[in-house]
Amino acid sequence: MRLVFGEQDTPYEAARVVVLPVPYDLSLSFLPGARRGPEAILLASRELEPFLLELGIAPEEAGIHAAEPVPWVAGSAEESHRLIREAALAHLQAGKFLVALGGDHSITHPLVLAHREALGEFSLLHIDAHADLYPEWQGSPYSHASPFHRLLLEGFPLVQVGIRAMDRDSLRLARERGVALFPAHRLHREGLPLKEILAALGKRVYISFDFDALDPSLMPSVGTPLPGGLSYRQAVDLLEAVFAEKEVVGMDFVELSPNGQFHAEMTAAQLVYHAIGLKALKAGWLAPEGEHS
Ligand SMILES: N=C(N)NCCCCNCCCN
Ligand SMILES: [Mn+2]
Ligand SMILES: [Mn+2]
Repeated sequence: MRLVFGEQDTPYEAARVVVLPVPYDLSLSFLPGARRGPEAILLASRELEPFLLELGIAPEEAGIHAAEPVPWVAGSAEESHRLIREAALAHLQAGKFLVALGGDHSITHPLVLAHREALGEFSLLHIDAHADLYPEWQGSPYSHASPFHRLLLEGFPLVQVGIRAMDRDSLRLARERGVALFPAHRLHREGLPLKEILAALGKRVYISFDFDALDPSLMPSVGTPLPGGLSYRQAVDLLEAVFAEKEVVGMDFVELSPNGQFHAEMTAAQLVYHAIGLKALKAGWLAPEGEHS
C-alpha cells in the first residue's frame, strides 16, 4: 500500500506540494535506521489534526501528494545521489514545491543541486546539531557529515543554526567562506537572533532541517543525538520568521531514525506539516481563519 501524508492525498496533477520519501541512509556514521524515517513520518502524519490551530489553516487543503520513495543503489553513493537528483528535478520541473524526507543528510547535496538546476540561485538555511562541513568522513566525501562542505565549495551561501558539534577545521572553513554561524549555545543564552539570521539569508532560501537539531529529550530518534538542542517552539519560531520574510524554494527534513519512541515521529510529522502550512500561507494558497491564527 502506498503511504500518503496525512489523511488526504491529493492526486499528483492537482497537488501543489510533493512530499518525496528519500530512504537513503548508507552514509550514516553512527546509529542506523534513517532509511525508515520517511515511512515513520508518513505513518505518524495520519494521526495529525488536519486543521492547524496556530496557523488557522489546514495545510492539506493546499494539495499534498506523497510521491513514490526514491530507490538507491547499494554499492554506489554516486548512483544513489543521481537518482535523488533526477527524481527531485522531475517534480520541480512539474511545478511542485518539494518537501524531501530523509534518509541521511547526504541526500541534501543532490536535492539542492536539483533545485538550483530547476529554480536558479538561492541561499541555504541549515538547521542541525552538526555543521556537516567535513571534506569527507569515514573515507567518503558522500558522508552525511559532508554535504555542506561540498555545497559551500560549490558556491551556495550558507547560514547554519543550532550547531553544537563541529571540528576546528570546519570552523576555520566556515569563517574563511563567510558562513553565518548561529550555534546552539548562543540561541540558549540570547534567544533566537531572528533579525540577524534573516539578514544573513538571501531573498530565496532552501531549508535543510536535520532532526537532531532538536533536543534529544524531544527528538531521541536520530542517529547522532547531542544535548543542548532546540526546543520545538524555537524550531517553529525560526521557520515562521523565515517563511514570513523569504521565498522558501524547497526543503528537506532528514536523519529521523525511528526507535520506537512515537512522540519523536509525531514531532517530526508535525514540524513537516507546520512548515508546509507556512509555505501555503506565504504563497497565498490558503488564508487563515478566525482569531486563533
Ligand atoms: N550526524 C553527523 N553529522 N555526524 C557527524 C559525525 C562526525 C564526527 N564527529 C564525531 C567524532 C568522533 N570522534
Ligand atoms: Mn546533519
Ligand atoms: Mn546532525
